[in-house]
Amino acid sequence: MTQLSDATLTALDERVAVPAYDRSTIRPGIVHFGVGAFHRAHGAMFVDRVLGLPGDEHASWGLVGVGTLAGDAAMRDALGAQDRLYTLVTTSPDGEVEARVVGSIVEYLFAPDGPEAVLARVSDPSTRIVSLTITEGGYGVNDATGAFEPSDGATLADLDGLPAGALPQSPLGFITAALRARRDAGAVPFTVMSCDNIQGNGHVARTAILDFAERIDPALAAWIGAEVRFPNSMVDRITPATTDEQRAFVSERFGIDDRWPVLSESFEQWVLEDDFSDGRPPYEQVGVQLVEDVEPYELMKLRLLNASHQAMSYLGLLAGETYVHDVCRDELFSRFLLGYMHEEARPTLAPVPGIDIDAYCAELMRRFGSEAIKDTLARQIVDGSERIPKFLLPVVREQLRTRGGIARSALVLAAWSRFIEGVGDDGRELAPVDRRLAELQAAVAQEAERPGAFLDLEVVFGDLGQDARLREAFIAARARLAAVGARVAVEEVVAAG
Ligand SMILES: NC(=O)c1ccc[n+]([C@@H]2O[C@H](COP(=O)([O-])OP(=O)(O)OC[C@H]3O[C@@H](n4cnc5c(N)ncnc54)[C@H](O)[C@@H]3O)[C@@H](O)[C@H]2O)c1
Ligand SMILES: O=P(O)(O)OC[C@@H](O)[C@@H](O)[C@H](O)[C@H](O)CO
Repeated sequence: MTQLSDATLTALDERVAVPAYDRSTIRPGIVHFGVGAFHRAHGAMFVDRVLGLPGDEHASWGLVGVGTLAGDAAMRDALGAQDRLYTLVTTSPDGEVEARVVGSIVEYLFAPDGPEAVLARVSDPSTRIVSLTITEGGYGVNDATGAFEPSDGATLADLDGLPAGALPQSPLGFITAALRARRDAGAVPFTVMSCDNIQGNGHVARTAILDFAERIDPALAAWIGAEVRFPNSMVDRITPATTDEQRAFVSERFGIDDRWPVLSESFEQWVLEDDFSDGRPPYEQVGVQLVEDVEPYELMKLRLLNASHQAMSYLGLLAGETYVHDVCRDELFSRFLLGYMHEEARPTLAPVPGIDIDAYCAELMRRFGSEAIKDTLARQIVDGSERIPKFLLPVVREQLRTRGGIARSALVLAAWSRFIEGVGDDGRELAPVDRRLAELQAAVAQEAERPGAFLDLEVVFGDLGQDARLREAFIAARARLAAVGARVAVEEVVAAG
């Protein structure tokens, strides 16, 4: 068993690819907030490839990871113990396994340990890109209104504290304070590159940063608006949270003692707008697709992949399932999901350059069905109140506008409301996890008196909840779920075509 470190890279099993560059020569150029499973399987992996390209000119694109939440201390400790290296293991739907050690993270800063160091790093002119995977909730932008309405403590503390000279705590606070330092020094600003699953993630990041800056220094907001670029992107690679079983797999199969490996599917996709304030790595040489307009790709992915995760999860959990692959290999649920994709999501999509949507949907079902990934339904439902509005409601809105079908989406919304009630069809207790759980529970509690009351929750549904056709379909679907359970309710919708 080899403990992962710079010194042991050459001693690793030869099936494991290792950085093809001298890590000691790599200089930081990108700061990334939110080093979780996904960034390590995706963004950091692409930078690893860039650093391995021939020539010395790429050595200034090393990554500095930043964690701002208390829970990120675990990542600090894991990466700190192994020279910020980690193993990425990917598995294809056919079961082909590949492993590589990723070396692109050259520094990791845990903000609560030293916010000065984080601010100094982000403010330094060598930082040319600040990238983000801080989850959909990290931006504080209301889905229904598009307005910046932060509710998390760190962002609110920064809005109060920064004008008085306090050090930042939140990603938005660090970015804004660093941009202020860059402006004051007459330096070029960095690019803010969101890699979260949000439609128009660059626009949302821009709204959040501009509104944040507006509240502390309107002149700074004007400068950011004129000088800083916020490219939109579509990012894709299914990456569940690492389990102990997977740690054991990495050590048994490859002989690597890695505190925190990451295991993902082999599929990878990153479609990115070529819009940067201060240069970028040669992403196009390492598999990233650079485009002028990312929107068609984003809509395809969010409405087919992410919304399908929502569509399968509440119904699957009510029916007693645990894993994505089990639901997707089930003939009935698979027909339901393909029905959702083709009859409800697809009509809302414009043609996507270079992509055959039928083939894309078929490939999605193969990806979802991959047992090796062991993705859980439970992962998809954390903060459903952030995901349903971003992934599924835009489909419903568009289908209502064009008088298209909404039967499957309405059943999913009804299943979500039943899931919030916390009891599965077999009486088993379910465990919804949502930052708005109390509001969701209060809304669903009124259903008995006033069917459709759940849809009145404006912070989630906005004005869509008042649509008569949606209300009727939702109320009927909830009644069927109560009467016959998720599996039979799905069967009825599938049979109705
Ligand atoms: N996992 C995937 O399959 C996948 C695929 C594509 C895109 N994404 C995007 O990446 C995001 C993160 O996914 P992950 O799998 O890495 O999750 P994760 O839980 O492993 O990591 C999330 C990271 O974001 C940070 N974070 C969360 N909320 C924050 C906040 N309010 N302020 C600051 N930091 C915050 C956490 O501290 C952590 O470092 C997703 O929400 C999604 O938008 C994930
Ligand atoms: O990570 P989220 O919260 O945006 O959504 C959950 C999953 O749908 C998501 O992580 C997918 O696995 C991912 O978007 C695949 O690229």
